[in-house]
Amino acid sequence: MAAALRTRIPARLGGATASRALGMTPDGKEAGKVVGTSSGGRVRSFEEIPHTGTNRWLNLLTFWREGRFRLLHKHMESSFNTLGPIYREHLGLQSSVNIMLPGDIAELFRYEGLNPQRMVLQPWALHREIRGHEKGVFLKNGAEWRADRLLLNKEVMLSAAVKRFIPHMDEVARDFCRTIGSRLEDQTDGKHGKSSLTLNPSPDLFAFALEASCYILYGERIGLFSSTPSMESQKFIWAVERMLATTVPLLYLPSALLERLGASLWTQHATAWDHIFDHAETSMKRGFQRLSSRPDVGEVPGVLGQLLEKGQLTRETIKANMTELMAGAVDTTAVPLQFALFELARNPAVQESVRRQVTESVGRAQGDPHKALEGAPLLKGAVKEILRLYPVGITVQRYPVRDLVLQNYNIPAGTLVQACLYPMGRSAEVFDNPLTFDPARWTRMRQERADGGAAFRSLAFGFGSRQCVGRRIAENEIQLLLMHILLNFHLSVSSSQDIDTKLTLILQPESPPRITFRML
Ligand code: HEM
Repeated sequence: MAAALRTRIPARLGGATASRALGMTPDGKEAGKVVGTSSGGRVRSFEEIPHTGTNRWLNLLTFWREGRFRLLHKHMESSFNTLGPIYREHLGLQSSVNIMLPGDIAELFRYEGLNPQRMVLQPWALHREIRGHEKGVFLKNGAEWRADRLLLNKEVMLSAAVKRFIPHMDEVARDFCRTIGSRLEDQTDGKHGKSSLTLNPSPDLFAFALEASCYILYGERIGLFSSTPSMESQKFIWAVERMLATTVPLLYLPSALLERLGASLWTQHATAWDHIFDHAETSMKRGFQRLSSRPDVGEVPGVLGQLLEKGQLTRETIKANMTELMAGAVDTTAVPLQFALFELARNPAVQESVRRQVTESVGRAQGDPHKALEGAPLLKGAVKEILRLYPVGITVQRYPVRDLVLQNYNIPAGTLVQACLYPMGRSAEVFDNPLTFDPARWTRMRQERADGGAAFRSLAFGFGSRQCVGRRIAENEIQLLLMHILLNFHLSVSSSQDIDTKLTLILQPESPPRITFRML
């Protein structure tokens, strides 16, 4: 079967466009000479890379009919099992070379260039074009991207910024636990003492992520734990989910044509983005008012306030980036938290060892949440484990700026190459006991592995200068909430069976797991 798939295909049907096959970069510049590693022997041509089928439209039809978009992560895993550690995929408008071994991924990143490029999310870009919105860093490229990104890094990535926002996240994480705690108390009767609360924590986790994001980004507490969630918040959460779910099929289809035809898939996508932009507009207006009318000492300016104060970005650019940051912030933290509660609950011994370390660290930190996190490497390991087993984004993409060799195949500059995180995270070739949730493995791996590729095993936030700009926000937010939950509650689940997952641009549980909380 694999041999049958290793047929040569004409260049016009291949993964690279003619210009790419001729060694051109996406900017149309001529590529340099072939560089990279090979395991010896003849370097094979791009066309010889195994593939899943070369008729991109037939492949797309099969995907559509079989509802495979939501299982793309599983499809990738089985394609690697069948075809080996490198293969080509041709799906509608997208063609890519997919890889999964850390050594190959390290090699890819060596060729990402000064202004690395990811796969263009065409439907997002079209929405900005049609509505006349500026693009944020997610959609910009080249020197323009770099200039905005360096300014954003100062407000969300550098350690001074992290120290500024950790206390605010800590405050929201405490509120989350108070809310669950008081619901638990309502259930407790005097006679039987400790009671338990079994629930789907997903709505509370989304509320936590939205509350924390608004506080950090706009400097605003929106009160999701003190009242019933506002329509505005619910609409926002719904809009982000809709936007994510409609993005995946649109990546492979001609969005511009669907827009002209008024296709429902496009209309749903554009409407969802409109809500997200409206939310940003309203939050920004409130932010401007607060900042101009109440310059009190102690007022939280948020990222918005910092960017306005520095005055280096135009208001349109700030709005574009605040919109992208908010759209990127909520699901990406709420969803890994669902997986984390589930894994901690179904692994009681691991839960206990993380709790022990967290309790000791909090004791030493004397009320400083930043220090408390620093003293609990198992908590960090737990988050890495969650993102290894359930990466939010299942691939990281790059267009190498020079030709390179991977697995002895020539990859022309400008080819879309995807580092496939989901299959890598579950591969026995890459991780010992890959399906075991083992937060301590990361400390062990650092101590045991001397090979330079070790670092390329934890790539959930991407790599290098184009890595996730919200990384520090996400890592700290997830760790802080887990820290407070472990300090307050014992977690369990009724069944330790694996949970099914689906892809809606980000990887999610098919249905959110129910967790039992018991007061410690
Ligand atoms: C666990 C949570 C998260 C994960 C796993 C994640 C993952 C990623 C990945 C893989 C990339 C592409 C990186 C690359 O190409 O090298 C990315 C980019 C990005 N993420 Fe995240 N993300 C998370 C949370 C967040 C949050 C909380 C925000 C906003 C506050 C955010 C905003 C963005 C933006 C704006 C980009 C584009 C950056 C650029 O191109 O310069 N992400 N993220």
